[in-house]
Amino acid sequence: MVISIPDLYDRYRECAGVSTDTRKITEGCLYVALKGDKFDGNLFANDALEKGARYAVVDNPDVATDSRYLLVDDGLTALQELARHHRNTLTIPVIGLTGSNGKTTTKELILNVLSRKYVTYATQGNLNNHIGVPLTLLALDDHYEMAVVEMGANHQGEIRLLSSIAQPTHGLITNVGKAHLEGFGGIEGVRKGKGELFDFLAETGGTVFVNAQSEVLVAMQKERLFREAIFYQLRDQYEILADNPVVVFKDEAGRVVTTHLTGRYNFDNIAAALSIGKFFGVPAEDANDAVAAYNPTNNRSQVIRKGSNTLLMDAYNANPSSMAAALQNFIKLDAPKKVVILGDMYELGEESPAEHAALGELIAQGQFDTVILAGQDMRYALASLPKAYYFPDKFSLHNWIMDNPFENTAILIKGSRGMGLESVVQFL
Ligand SMILES: CC(=O)N[C@H]1[C@@H](OP(=O)(O)OP(=O)(O)OC[C@H]2O[C@@H](n3ccc(=O)[nH]c3=O)[C@H](O)[C@@H]2O)O[C@H](CO)[C@@H](O)[C@@H]1O[C@H](C)C(=O)N[C@@H](C)C(=O)N[C@H](CCC(=O)N[C@@H](CCC[C@@H](N)C(=O)O)C(=O)O)C(=O)O
Ligand SMILES: Nc1ncnc2c1ncn2[C@@H]1O[C@H](COP(=O)(O)OP(=O)(O)OP(=O)(O)O)[C@@H](O)[C@H]1O
Ligand SMILES: C[C@@H](N)C(=O)N[C@H](C)C(=O)O
Repeated sequence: MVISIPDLYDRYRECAGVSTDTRKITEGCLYVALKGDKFDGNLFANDALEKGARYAVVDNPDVATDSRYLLVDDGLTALQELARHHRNTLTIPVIGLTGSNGKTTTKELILNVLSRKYVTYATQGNLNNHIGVPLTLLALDDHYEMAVVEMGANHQGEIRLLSSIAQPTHGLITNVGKAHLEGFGGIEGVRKGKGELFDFLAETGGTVFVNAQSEVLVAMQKERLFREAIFYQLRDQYEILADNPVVVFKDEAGRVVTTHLTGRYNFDNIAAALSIGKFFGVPAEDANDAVAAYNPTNNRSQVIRKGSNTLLMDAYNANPSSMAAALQNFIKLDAPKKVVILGDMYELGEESPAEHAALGELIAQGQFDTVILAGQDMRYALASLPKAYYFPDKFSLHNWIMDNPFENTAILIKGSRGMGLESVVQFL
């Protein structure tokens, strides 16, 4: 017989954590079997129990052979409903966060700032989708005072679903940009899709944090009635003293803060975190220290010194908006020699040729010493870049870099996740 969500919740309360992957089982956890592109998690349920899971949630009745198996209609829906049920028992502030770019960086900054005053839990890594958000919620236990939930999406309706699970009390959209255009159906589709977080907060009497420098976010705020809207980056609130190679700024009290983050765009992320910290009463000096201490990892805008070269390693992902932000930043960088190694931007659908061509024009304005392009769609950028080196695949790119070493050079490396351009570092 199929177990009800309240009964499943009682079993969850007996467990130490939730896992959807037998390769990461922890003792006493609740294993939830999911079906993916490659595997049917039901087939690993027995393995999960043998490895120490307390119960296994399955949606295949043939697998459920004893009382340790909890039968549900659908594993994914059960995971989501369980998370929603758990969320309903929590009374802490939950900050929901989405946007086209900078979600993970902003989330980490908010976590660091809030942790100076509160026991705070935030999305681990990038676990931000229909599976990751429920897992994030289910990781919250009674000792947490605050939660920061990152929500990712590549199509309409996704943020609505994630909001209905996380039920944020506070929310922030980092920006609305040209990312995942294919699934969202163009930039207007991105605005609508990301706006689902604002819709939820307007309907439920939530508080929004709005970047006052963003016309589109201010317009989106005005289109809805919120209980409270907090604006950040107001005129004269901060003074940016430098944004290259790292952001240095003066806070509202005139204190100078030096960060590990590169680029003006990262100041948007910083200002969001400071605004949320201020709202929740984190002392400004503590918030500044938290921002100053944060150092990005995983190829997100990392500044790496290698030999005599300085690498701006930004190969985690790429889209027209973040490419433009990274290039504008790199153009301003003061360096004797500048090289860009750029890879395809994914998930742009029919707009991909035009967006890569427009990127070519932007790169041409940079007048870089060497332009190196990789990937199938980067060929559209070549029209504006007659002197660029172009490699349809990474193998030939690696060989070329090995044969043409750089010295005393600043090198920007950026492309979509699927390009995995971080592989070039070993050859530089
Ligand atoms: C379903 C799942 O969780 N899959 C993970 C699994 O994949 P795997 O290669 O093993 O194959 P299956 O998916 O077919 O596996 C089915 C289930 O079987 C389990 N299983 C498998 C083998 C085994 O020996 N034991 C098992 O128990 C398995 O765990 C599955 O439950 O493993 C991969 C490697 O660890 C994971 O990468 C894979 O995870 C998927 C991708 C996933 O969605 N994970 C979420 C927890 C998550 O949040 N991942 C984030 C990435 C989020 C993201 O891409 N966000 C986008 C926007 C959102 C787009 C949304 N529409 C979407 O499509 O996701 C963004 O731009 O930010 C992360 O991992 O960083
Ligand atoms: N505010 C911003 N505006 C434009 N681009 C940004 C901004 N913040 C970060 N980026 C770019 O996006 C890259 C990824 O940053 P981050 O992981 O924080 O974004 P994300 O939205 O979480 O991405 P994903 O959802 O794919 O994880 C950075 O390396 C940088 O190139
Ligand atoms: C990595 C994933 N979250 C993402 O951002 N995908 C886009 C398409 C990219 O890799 O650039």
